[in-house]
Amino acid sequence: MDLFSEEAALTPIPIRDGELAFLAQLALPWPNEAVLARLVEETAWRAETVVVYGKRHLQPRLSAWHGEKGYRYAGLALAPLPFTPLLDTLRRAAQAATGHPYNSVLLNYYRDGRDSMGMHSDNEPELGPEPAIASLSFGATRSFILRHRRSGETLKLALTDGSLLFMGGALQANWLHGINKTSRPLGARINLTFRNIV
Ligand SMILES: O=C(O)CCC(=O)C(=O)O
Ligand SMILES: [Fe+2]
Repeated sequence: MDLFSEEAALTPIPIRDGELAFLAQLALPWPNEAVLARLVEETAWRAETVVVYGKRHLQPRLSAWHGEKGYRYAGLALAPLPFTPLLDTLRRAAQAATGHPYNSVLLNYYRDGRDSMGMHSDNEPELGPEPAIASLSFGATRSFILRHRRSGETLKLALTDGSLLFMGGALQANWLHGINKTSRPLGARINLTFRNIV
């Protein structure tokens, strides 16, 4: 039996200059809270240091990189860890839902509302000209902000527990995205962005 054959369809989100689609609940063999707990436990979380204007800072979140190839992200050279059975199951679910292959995943752990990710694009050359990225979220709902590079137009999406957001086409070329800090008391959230390094 194919675990993922009954996959609900992704719903396109209308956006210019790129592709976005959303699935409120990705079909998985375990409840979302069990996936979140296992990801917290089983991941070799790292607090990465970044250098901004010559000053060293700890990133306001924890992260981990798993995949077949290394990857440079925000100036960091991340040594990849192998896919675990859990990550491989999540990868296969993301591939079934989006129809794209992924050989790498960046995990980000937002411990509470103070953790965040600055506005950026995932447009590194090794992702190819039109990167396909499947973003899975577990735990607390956070607002995902998109900002058009030229017009400044913004779009805000609530990334809920168990959801999948697909980013494709020219989205990375034309839009920035990020996760703002919030003063609301929030629990933990883990986001996984599955990517294909060519
Ligand atoms: O946490 C999120 O939803 C965004 C993650 C992200 O943009 C990234 O890992 O590049
Ligand atoms: Fe990103």
